[in-house]
Amino acid sequence: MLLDVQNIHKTYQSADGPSAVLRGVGLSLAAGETLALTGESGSGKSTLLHLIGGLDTPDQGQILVDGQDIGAMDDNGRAHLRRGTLGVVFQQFNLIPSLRVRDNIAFQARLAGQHDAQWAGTLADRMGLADHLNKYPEQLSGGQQQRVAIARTLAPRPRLVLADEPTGNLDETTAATVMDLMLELVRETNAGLLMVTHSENLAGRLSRRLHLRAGLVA
Ligand SMILES: Nc1ncnc2c1ncn2[C@@H]1O[C@H](COP(=O)(O)OP(=O)(O)OP(=O)(O)O)[C@@H](O)[C@H]1O
Repeated sequence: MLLDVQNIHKTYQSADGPSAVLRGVGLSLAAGETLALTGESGSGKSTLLHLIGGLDTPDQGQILVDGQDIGAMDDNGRAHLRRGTLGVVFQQFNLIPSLRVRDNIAFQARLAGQHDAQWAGTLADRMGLADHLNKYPEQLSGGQQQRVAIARTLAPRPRLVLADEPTGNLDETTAATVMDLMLELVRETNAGLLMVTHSENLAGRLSRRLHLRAGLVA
């Protein structure tokens, strides 16, 4: 199994006392599967995605990515996993302003020691960025910037892509185009995709769907 999440608990401490956000969440995802994670605002979707991405640690439970327990890894191990196996796309594009589009696309693949100029070129073409490779992010529209961010995420050929409302900042038509491209490329590379979304329409286009309610998968 590409991703196996077992019995995850996470409680945040706040001024009002402890708040149990996740209370025994489990899910699994096979290579080539696309899974939508829905739930009301505050239900813990981003929290779960951060835990799976190794950006935070659960209080209890296990997360296995490609059979590796991320809780048993040290910071180096988690950083390595984030660079090589995992790809993350957020609502904010987080492009590097001082780098041209071509170098933004190659950035993570280079960090991971997996830069492949031909694949980077294919991604740029497929994302409709071929005429923009020498531009800087600020010279692009929001939809173009998000396409750069997605190409950058896919450039190291991640096995598992985690996406948090990746088209949430785009207008409906642009969002649909960007999502079509991302789903096509994810399917072609046989990656797994776990995507947080508020959009019913989008959730319906993925192969499976899970709903978080009261700290559990409903
Ligand atoms: N670092 C933190 N410290 C304390 N509480 C937090 C922290 N991060 C999140 N929370 C709380 O945990 C709950 C779940 O937050 P989370 O962002 O995971 O929800 P979400 O389902 O992604 O929401 P949304 O759909 O609005 O993005 C919220 O009540 C939030 O206030």
